[in-house]
Amino acid sequence: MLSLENIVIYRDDKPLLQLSAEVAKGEVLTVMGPSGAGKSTLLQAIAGQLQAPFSVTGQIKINHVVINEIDAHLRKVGIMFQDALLFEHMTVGENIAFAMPDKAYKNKQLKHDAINALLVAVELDGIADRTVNTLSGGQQARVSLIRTLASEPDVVLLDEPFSKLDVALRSQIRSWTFSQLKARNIPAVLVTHDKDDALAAGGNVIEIL
Ligand SMILES: Nc1ncnc2c1ncn2[C@@H]1O[C@H](COP(=O)(O)OP(=O)(O)OP(=O)(O)O)[C@@H](O)[C@H]1O
Repeated sequence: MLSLENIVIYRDDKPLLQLSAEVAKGEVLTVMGPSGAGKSTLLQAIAGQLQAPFSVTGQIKINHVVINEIDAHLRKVGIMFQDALLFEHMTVGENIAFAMPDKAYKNKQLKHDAINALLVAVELDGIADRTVNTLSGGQQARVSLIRTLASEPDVVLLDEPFSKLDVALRSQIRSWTFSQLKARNIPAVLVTHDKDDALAAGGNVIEIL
């Protein structure tokens, strides 16, 4: 579970955004609001990547543990952006392996099997050895999704992850994403301008003014 308790994001010591919310395992909280409202900055605060001139007060808890002071790389927070941000010249398998926790698999074969299982889950089996820059946009979006899942996150943050996809692909990738999060019981926060994204996410929606 992700708890955001009395969160206030400040820019240059002036309040920019305030909110409190709880996101249960497998649920998606959608955050909407005008451009510049501080939505991406909120995600950075959860991920531990907030930088000056921004700061945050209130408590961010994952599974009841306050994580405000925990380093970003120890937070187990996975992030998906509108750009897939994959390593273009590495293979799909290498991209996914890179995200996996170091000690998660005893040997190469088990790791290989785990990568294949993730690819099968999004109907991409057989492409582990392809270089990322040979994939279509929709395939890259799916690899980006499973790379995030491969890191075995406690929380997933989605910052407009579908906005660059064309309409048909958008609804498909969206349903992949939400069904995978639900199947794995991962709480998620989605930032979007798109009401259809919010509807598909199926959880609570917070409108920032
Ligand atoms: N390094 C910075 N220094 C000062 N202001 C910044 C900095 N980075 C971003 N901002 C501003 O802080 C505000 C919040 O930015 P943020 O990206 O969180 O907004 P957002 O709600 O996600 O907007 P959008 O919907 O357009 O993505 C914006 O007005 C932005 O221009």
